[in-house]
Amino acid sequence: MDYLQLRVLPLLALLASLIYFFYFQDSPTLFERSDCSLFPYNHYWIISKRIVTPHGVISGAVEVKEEKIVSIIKEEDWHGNLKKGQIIDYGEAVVMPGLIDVHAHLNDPGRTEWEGFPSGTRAAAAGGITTLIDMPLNNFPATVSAETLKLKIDAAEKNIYVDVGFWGGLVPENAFDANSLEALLSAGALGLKSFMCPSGINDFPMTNSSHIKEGLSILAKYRRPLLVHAEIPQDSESHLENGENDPRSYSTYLKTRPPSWEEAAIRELLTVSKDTRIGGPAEGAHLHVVHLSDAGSSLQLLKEAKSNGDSVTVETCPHYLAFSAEEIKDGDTCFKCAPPIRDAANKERLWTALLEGDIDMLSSDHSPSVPDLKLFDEGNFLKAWGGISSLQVGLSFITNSYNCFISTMPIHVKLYWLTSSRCNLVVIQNIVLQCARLEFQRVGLSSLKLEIVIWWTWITGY
Ligand SMILES: NC(=O)N[C@H]1NC(=O)NC1=O
Repeated sequence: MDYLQLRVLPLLALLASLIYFFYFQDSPTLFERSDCSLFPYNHYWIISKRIVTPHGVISGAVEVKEEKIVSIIKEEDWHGNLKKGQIIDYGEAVVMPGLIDVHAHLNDPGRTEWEGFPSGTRAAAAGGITTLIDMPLNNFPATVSAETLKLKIDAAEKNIYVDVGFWGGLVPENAFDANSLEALLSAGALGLKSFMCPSGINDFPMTNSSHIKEGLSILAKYRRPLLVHAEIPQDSESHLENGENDPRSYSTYLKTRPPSWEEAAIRELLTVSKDTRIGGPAEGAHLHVVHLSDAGSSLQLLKEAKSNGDSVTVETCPHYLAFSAEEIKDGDTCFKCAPPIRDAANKERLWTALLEGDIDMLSSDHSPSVPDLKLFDEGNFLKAWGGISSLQVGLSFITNSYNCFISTMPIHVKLYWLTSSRCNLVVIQNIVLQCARLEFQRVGLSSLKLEIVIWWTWITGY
């Protein structure tokens, strides 16, 4: 164990989220750190055997001059070039683009005892995320107007360690108030987020498809996306049979939120997503389904919508790819989230969909709370806070996702310790590219500088 800790923890702390500027243009809606280059050199080379590039994983060097990447060369091509400038050799460490997380709840201002910008953005950096977009709820007041967005911006200023942007909220209160939504978008919200089921937070009520249609028509003008939590409550109680509803059992929770909730929501969404087609009344707007868990009918419906020309994308999260319902122990409410983590067969299908491009990207859906709300003593899945705290570990979830030790280990070890037959750099590379694909170019993320993370993995064989 000592050996493991010595070896693994330094590795797995994802040691360095080293941040360098690749390119930079002004973006009025993102807060950017400009003092993050960690090396005092004007001209240097980062050498590694595992540099993730758009064209594959190479052994080579990244040349940085005046805080910009000016070249990336393969080892066999460097022919003495490296003599000019300082050399920093990272050996077998993975050197790759910083991840973009489009879905995190940092809860600042108003619920900073749950999480705030300083700890949340440090966790992001530790997890290889160099840009995150913060959700409009769990903070108080919720970010549903230009005024409440200003409160968030003020809270973030000088308190962030990675780049941060903000989503605004689409709620019944503002959905039919075009002026209010336009003010929110003009003030810098990168798009809107809404829920088709209770959000878990009273001050962020759910929307129906009329609200969503209204929201899309405003978003079309700004060419920005609507992110939707796609679950519609069905008659879930009927899934709980007598004697089978132990609230400490994960299977009880699973039955309360079946895949039919996701399917019903996506079916309804697709009645309005047609508007986003070229020539449609909401052309320019975009629908993005957050944290898909059901890799069955829900995914199929989204594939069909895409093939029909609807402007739709979908994300899933590392926890849906790393864990399965069968592994979750009684009372271990760390794993409670919505929609729930489903069975192992579903997990396999999610992986396939991600790697084949049917799922467009990963996000963390980082949603921490104070420990009390997780009801660790009681272990009641039906009452505990729904949300997984994962900014700092999502990349590890992914790289360690195929394991059999999950249920027997303490959480801090299980995140890091496991080796994987699945994990190889090809997978990592696909995920990196998908995360960094800038799906959200239309909202200004195209103007981001690109940043590098360097991290160590003990997994070998690639
Ligand atoms: N309010 C909130 O953070 N909800 C998130 N938690 C979760 O598990 N799913 C969500 O959408």
